[in-house]
Amino acid sequence: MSSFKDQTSFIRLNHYPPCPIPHLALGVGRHKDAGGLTILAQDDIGGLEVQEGKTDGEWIRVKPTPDAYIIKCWKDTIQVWSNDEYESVEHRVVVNPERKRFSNSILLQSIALYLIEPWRSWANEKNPAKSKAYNWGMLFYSSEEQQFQEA
Ligand SMILES: O=C(O)CCC(=O)C(=O)O
Ligand SMILES: [Fe+2]
Repeated sequence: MSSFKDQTSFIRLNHYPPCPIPHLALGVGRHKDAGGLTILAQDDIGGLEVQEGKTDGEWIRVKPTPDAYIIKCWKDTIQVWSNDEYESVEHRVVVNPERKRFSNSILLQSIALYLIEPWRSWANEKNPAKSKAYNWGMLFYSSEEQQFQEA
């Protein structure tokens, strides 16, 4: 369908099996989401953690809330658009020794040809652009696979 041509949004269905050595393994290693917005649904097991502060901060557990979605706005694209006013937050998933966990992420992202750059309302003469413009599709297709293999 031409109306979906070049769009890169997708759904990820995550299954984390129980792990007998949770202190030695991660469900998903530390990373920042690169796209625009993530809508995440998770079961009652928990495991998602966000990092406080910029780097080497404490990992804070995101408590599962029944029937609630987590909207993750802190993503790299938004950081660039807002000229670092909103910072992308690092997160990871820890595993459970006894119970499996499921989560689903809807990752809303721009079309492949789109050029991501700070918006003029955020970057101007007084506050120069902190990022250079980059082509979303080139970044996405070169790094997306790799991100989850690193876990
Ligand atoms: O399973 C989760 O809670 C989060 C997974 C995640 O970080 C992602 O899909 O980008
Ligand atoms: Fe993520």
